[in-house]
Amino acid sequence: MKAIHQLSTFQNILSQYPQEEPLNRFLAVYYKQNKQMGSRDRKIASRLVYNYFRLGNILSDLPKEDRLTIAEFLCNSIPNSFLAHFNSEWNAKTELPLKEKVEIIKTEYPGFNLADVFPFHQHLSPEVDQEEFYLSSFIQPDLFIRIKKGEEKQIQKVLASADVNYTLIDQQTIAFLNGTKLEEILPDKGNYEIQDLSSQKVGEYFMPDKWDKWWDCCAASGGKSLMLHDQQPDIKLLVSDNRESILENLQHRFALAGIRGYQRKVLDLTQNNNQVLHDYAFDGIILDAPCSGSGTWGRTPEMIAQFAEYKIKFYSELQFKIAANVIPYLKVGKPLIYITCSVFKEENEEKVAKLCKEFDLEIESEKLIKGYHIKADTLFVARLIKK
Ligand SMILES: C[S@@+](CC[C@H](N)C(=O)[O-])C[C@H]1O[C@@H](n2cnc3c(N)ncnc32)[C@H](O)[C@@H]1O
Repeated sequence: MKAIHQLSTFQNILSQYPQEEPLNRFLAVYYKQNKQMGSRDRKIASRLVYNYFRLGNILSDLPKEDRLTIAEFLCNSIPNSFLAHFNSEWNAKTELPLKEKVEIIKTEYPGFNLADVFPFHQHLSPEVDQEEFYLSSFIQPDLFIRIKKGEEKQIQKVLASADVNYTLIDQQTIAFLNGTKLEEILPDKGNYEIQDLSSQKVGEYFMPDKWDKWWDCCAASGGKSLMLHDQQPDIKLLVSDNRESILENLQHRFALAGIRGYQRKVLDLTQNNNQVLHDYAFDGIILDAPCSGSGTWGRTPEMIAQFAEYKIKFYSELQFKIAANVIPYLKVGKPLIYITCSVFKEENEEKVAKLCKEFDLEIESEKLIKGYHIKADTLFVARLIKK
């Protein structure tokens, strides 16, 4: 009976979900309005809804209940009571490798096409291993932290005495299962940052020198800037974004990390900002561009259904415009670090090729930092040198 009740909660949530809103935000409000749901009910409801969206467009003509059962089979690697109720045979096979589970589903539903999990596959960067990428849609990514330099021993000591599962990736990086309540285990937020593994790897392309002047021009709440500062605390830093509210978050995070001497400006980089910037010349610019976010949809699978193909062109043009407006402030011989969290070639390799064609830039290195096979995001980074 419990499973039937869980199914009806799932259906109720889906019928109320307005689509254009981030799912986590909608669920938080939904649970506030449905106080009768205990923490276990909420956990199961979230699992069902998220797993459902992980199917993308697979077998989109089937009734929702059937699609949910398929999603539960693919997305869980241990049996559960919901699947036991609706398909006990599959429930006994949840531990099988994903590829075998796909074959089992195909025998019952010959119309199952794995590529339908990601409807925009013709836009994928050539580097992406398509089958591996599609299969990764069924797996929730991990939660990663980047430990501030010098705090490694302290954090490992706390973790060793805490009752928590974690994986030490390297000295600076630790992976936790998603949903781990980090704020309870590591309450001192000043000595680490929550930052995806691939996002951390992007930092290897910065290579700042002492006393350099750097500009993080789409800084948001400062994830990349904090990493840059940790690499080279003696740089002069300008951070900007077109959203004032997000720069307030940055200010808060910087204060927690003990960073004070930096400049902050609200700038819309689709506009000419020469009146404000005419005196500036940078030794490095980080352009972590607004993008489709398609390399992070493992964390927000509802985006697969919400995203529209025309937006790829929109982001691609926006990225070009912003790059065109920041390149004049880069010194000759110095790097523009172009970053996206996208898996689309139009935002990545093709964008970088176009920038090099239109401006005096050459590619020193570029890479699609693949995270889909290791429960992390996928990001693109290019280090472009001004000639
Ligand atoms: C991918 S996010 C940056 C993430 C950030 N670097 C980090 O590591 O946390 C892109 C940012 O670009 C900003 N943005 C979008 N359009 C912009 C514009 N026209 N001018 C300046 N910033 C813009 C967005 O507000 C967003 O915060």
